[in-house]
Amino acid sequence: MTMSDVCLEARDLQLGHRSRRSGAFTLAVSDLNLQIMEHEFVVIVGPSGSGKSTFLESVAGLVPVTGGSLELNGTGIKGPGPDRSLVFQQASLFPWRTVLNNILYGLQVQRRLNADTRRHAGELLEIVGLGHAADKYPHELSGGMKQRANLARALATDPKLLLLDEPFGALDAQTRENLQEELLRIWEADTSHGRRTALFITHDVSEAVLLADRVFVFSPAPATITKVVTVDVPRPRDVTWRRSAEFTAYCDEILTALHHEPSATNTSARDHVNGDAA
Ligand SMILES: Nc1ncnc2c1ncn2[C@@H]1O[C@H](COP(=O)(O)OP(=O)(O)OP(=O)(O)O)[C@@H](O)[C@H]1O
Repeated sequence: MTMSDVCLEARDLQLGHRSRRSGAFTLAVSDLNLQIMEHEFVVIVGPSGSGKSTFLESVAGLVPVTGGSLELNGTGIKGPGPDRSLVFQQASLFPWRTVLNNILYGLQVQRRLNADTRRHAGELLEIVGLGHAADKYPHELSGGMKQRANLARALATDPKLLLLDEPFGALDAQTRENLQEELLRIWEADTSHGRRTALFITHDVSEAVLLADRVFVFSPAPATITKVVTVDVPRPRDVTWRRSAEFTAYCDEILTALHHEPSATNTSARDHVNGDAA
């Protein structure tokens, strides 16, 4: 592994929010150190209010760094940029634009709309299963369809880093499971420049295990990392894997880390399943 493999690096990172009314500063992230490698799928889990969204928004350039450093490919993050796309829990589609025009929006803003990018946007619509809904408006879509459109919109600008903040958090269990599997399929197949680096936040431990190369467990705020779990399972992953003992062992390991004191270790549940590691 060389330094050129590092996509995102936080060093002693401190983040927080200043109240507009009182001026008081609430610390959300403190002394956070992490590296995310190129082409890696990293999932962050942690208690509610532990600073996960604040961290993701800082990577998106929406929350300023107040201490330490946060670098994307060796350059400090100073604000939003076309190299990053953000998908939120609530689909943030423009209600007055059709699905296709929502997906083209980022390309228009970046002045990159041409025959090629338009064709790619059409392909993405097909990939997320919305080929038939290109001319519909957001109010005509189900929650799951809105999140599919949001995902296609985030991918249309071909970002280097995909940021997802509980994108399936508001969906019913069945739709959620379907979309997790579709995201897995889309991400694993997206190999034109190598798989896209992804940073994904969730409360759902099984979602984390299904998707991640590594899971970072955040402590209660101000967030720091208490455990890193490497999900050492080859890709493409067969989704029936989620019914296996190995999958359950990974979930248990993360749940234990969420509910216990920090151990600051990097482990793989495969070791536990095989019984050759403590
Ligand atoms: N806009 C804001 N203004 C002031 N404080 C904020 C703001 N957004 C978040 N905070 C505070 O920062 C801390 C971290 O919040 P954050 O939303 O990052 O946590 P989270 O881990 O994403 O939570 P959840 O899992 O509930 O979404 C909390 O104490 C929260 O109250």
